[in-house]
Amino acid sequence: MAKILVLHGPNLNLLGEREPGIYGHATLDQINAGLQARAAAAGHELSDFQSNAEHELVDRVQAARRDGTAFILINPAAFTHTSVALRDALAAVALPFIEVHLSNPHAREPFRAHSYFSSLALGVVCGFGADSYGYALEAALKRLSTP
Ligand SMILES: O=C(O)[C@@H]1C=C(O)[C@@H](O)[C@H](O)C1
Repeated sequence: MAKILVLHGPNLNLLGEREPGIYGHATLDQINAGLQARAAAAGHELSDFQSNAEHELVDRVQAARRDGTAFILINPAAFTHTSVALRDALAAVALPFIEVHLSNPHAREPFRAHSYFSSLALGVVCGFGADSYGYALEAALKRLSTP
């Protein structure tokens, strides 16, 4: 059994009502519930955390260093394009992580094309709506089951 942490950045608490043409209609609770069920079916423990505050996400990443977390899925949301601090926290804890986005940032405004996280991530899943999280979880589960 491994502990998987899913982190959601700012404004993702509004999913379901926030620009559904871009981010879809699934709520964050629905996304988290689906991930929880899939992880449990694979015998793993999944926890999730969302914050609109950069420092809270940094603190949660730092806490993962001591709480047995084996893998992180993170959608940094707008912090994708701005947060050296959150990137540094991930580098500091040195846990494997996959960067997730509901939309395809490369097909949107130019400022969204840069991510502070992608070069540090095992991989990036973007553009598949809520399924982006599910695909990223499958990749994590495969990595966790590979000796
Ligand atoms: O598609 C997403 O999940 C990301 C979510 C956000 O809130 C944006 O700021 C990012 O640019 C894209």
